[in-house]
Amino acid sequence: MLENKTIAFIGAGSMAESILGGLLSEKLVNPQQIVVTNKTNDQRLNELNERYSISIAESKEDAMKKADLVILAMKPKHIEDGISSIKEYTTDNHLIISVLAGVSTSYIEEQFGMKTAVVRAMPNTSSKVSASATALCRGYYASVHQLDTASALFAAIGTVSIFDEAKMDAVTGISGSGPAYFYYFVEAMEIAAKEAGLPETEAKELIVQTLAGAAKRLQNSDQPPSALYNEVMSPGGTTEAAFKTLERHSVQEHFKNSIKEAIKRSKELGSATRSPIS
Ligand SMILES: NC(=O)C1=CN([C@@H]2O[C@H](COP(=O)(O)OP(=O)(O)OC[C@H]3O[C@@H](n4cnc5c(N)ncnc54)[C@H](O)[C@@H]3O)[C@@H](O)[C@H]2O)C=CC1
Ligand SMILES: O=C(O)[C@@H]1CCC=N1
Repeated sequence: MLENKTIAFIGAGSMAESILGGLLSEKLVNPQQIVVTNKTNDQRLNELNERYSISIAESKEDAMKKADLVILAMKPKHIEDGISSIKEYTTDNHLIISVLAGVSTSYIEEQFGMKTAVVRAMPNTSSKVSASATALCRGYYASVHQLDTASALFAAIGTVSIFDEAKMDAVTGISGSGPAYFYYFVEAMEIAAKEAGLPETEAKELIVQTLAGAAKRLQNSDQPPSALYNEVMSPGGTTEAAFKTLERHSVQEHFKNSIKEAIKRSKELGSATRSPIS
């Protein structure tokens, strides 16, 4: 589906790199099919060029002329600027895919000021290792075929789920930010391991395999997480000792509330850009 298609990234930060890195390692596209642009920062573009042999656009006009798919990958606060820098080069043939947290398809359509096909995506940085959990929704002018094209792109770098746009802020707080939550817990485990005298490399190996194993169990089991952690917990044993402290400090409650903050923030990022008619 992406054969002979060129993908332009408008914004060359960590999310752009995660996506393009995944697409290239899965060989869904070859480096000549990817062109990147940034606000400034030639050093960053050169770095990506050296790392992945992708093309650096001479200008936004050059990128848009080459592109079939255009991935908006700047921060939400730069969206207005980002779109105004490519608007005049946008045609009916372009499919715009936005990965921006919070920003609605109607806002993007309005900024383009024409019947632009927009797909909103929420991937995560696990794209880089082809293990993203990506959610997609389509804007008013995007066809089912164009949604399929976006699905094909993200399916190469993980799973794809289609949602109503109203759910995208929740998705952002859950799976968009999600990898960071697990990294944070892993960091705590690494610190605890170090303080208990385990060598760093071996501890990391144990922790990462434990995480991967738990993820695999969750994927292969119909049981709720509570059944799985109860299975680990022997009465009067080590896990129970840990859980007593977790419960005493209401860690799960605080964690849940933290995720709600992420969802709220996605809504805020969107309302800062929301169009009066959306
Ligand atoms: N980092 C993550 O885990 C995820 C990020 N996202 C979304 O991806 C977007 C990018 O996030 P990051 O890559 O983390 O940010 P970042 O700050 O690493 O990268 C953003 C890039 O956009 C460039 N940029 C700004 N204005 C521009 C313009 N007018 N034209 C071209 N480039 C421009 C900046 O120079 C920068 O290189 C955000 O909107 C975020 O909500 C979505 C899912 C996950
Ligand atoms: O933190 C953020 O705003 C972005 C969106 C989801 C993950 N990272």
